[in-house]
Amino acid sequence: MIYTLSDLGWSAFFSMQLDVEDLESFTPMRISEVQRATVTALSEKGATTLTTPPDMTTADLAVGDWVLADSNNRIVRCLERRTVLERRAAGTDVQNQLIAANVDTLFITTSCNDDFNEARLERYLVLAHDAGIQPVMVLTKADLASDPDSYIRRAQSLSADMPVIALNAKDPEDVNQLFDWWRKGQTAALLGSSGVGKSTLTNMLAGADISTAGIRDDDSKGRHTTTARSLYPVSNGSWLIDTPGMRALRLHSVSEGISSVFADLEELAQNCRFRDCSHGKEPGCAIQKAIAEGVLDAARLQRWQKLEEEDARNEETIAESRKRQRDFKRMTKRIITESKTRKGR
Ligand SMILES: Nc1nc2c(ncn2[C@@H]2O[C@H](COP(=O)(O)OP(=O)(O)OP(=O)(O)O)[C@@H](O)[C@H]2O)c(=O)[nH]1
Ligand SMILES: [Zn+2]
Repeated sequence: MIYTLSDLGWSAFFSMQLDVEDLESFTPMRISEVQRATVTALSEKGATTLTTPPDMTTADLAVGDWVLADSNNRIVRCLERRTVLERRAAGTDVQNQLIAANVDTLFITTSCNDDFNEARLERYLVLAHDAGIQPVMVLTKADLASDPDSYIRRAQSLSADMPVIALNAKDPEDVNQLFDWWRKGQTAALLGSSGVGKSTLTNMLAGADISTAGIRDDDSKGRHTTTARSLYPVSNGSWLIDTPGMRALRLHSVSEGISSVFADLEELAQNCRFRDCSHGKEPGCAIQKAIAEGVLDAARLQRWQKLEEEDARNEETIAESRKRQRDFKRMTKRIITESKTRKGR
């Protein structure tokens, strides 16, 4: 299948990053799959396998990225991303791991069962807000729940202006509701834990032939785990990225995302008597007052504070790591200077 640049989501944001030489010598391509050593990219030339230059590995690239490729199908550079979804890599490192790039809509996917977890969904929401991506909450397995409305209410309580859609991921008419949330040339990504129905939705939306467990229809976990993440064309001319089920979403520093998801609490806190109120037992705490009046859920305060603490710790780790790098550079410089001075003698 051949796509034009505009089919693939190309826009002025990307063309503005090119100069005359780029236009003459290189081809813009959009990454549809990232493998260990190579990537697959779509362009007006069709699907092409690309290799990375020496100063880049495939870990530096995400599905959805725009790159420039030379005539040997080698990547010249990756274009600046309009949006990016990333998380902290496993381990104590401060490195980020890319999830997807240039995404317009994030379908935060969970099910109308035990998978529904406010704290985890809020993390996804924070991630979307921090990246400047429109979040839409998709509640699958509504057909199996005795009271799907209760899940809709719980989802809506996380963010009043977020669209919430409860559906049966296996029902084509139900799934059609998702088309309201992204247009031709735009890209949506599905994010959620394993077994919530991301592959099922991808199959329905993109007609993609990705196998799902199928036989464990009745459980809340599902067994099949997606290993590949790809950019799939959707029938209405838009694009869909399926991501592997994630157990834990380790956030990188996302203070803006937290501020945006918990804007109501930040606003309330402005009215606390003490500027450094911990919203515990202090007199004149506007947040405790709201809880006492029943307009705020105490659990939401706890989740906010937990995310704030985690974010502060992340910032600290990043600052420490930067300092270590700086110290190391200084030390290297000193040793080089000293050795030069010695030789000079
Ligand atoms: N009845 C019903 N079954 C569903 C629904 N959504 C998903 N399923 C079933 O749940 C199981 C898991 O769905 P998948 O689509 O494989 O889940 P996934 O999110 O892709 O899982 P990973 O690939 O592990 O990330 C499959 O057996 C699906 O048929 C739904 O809305 N209703
Ligand atoms: Zn307070």
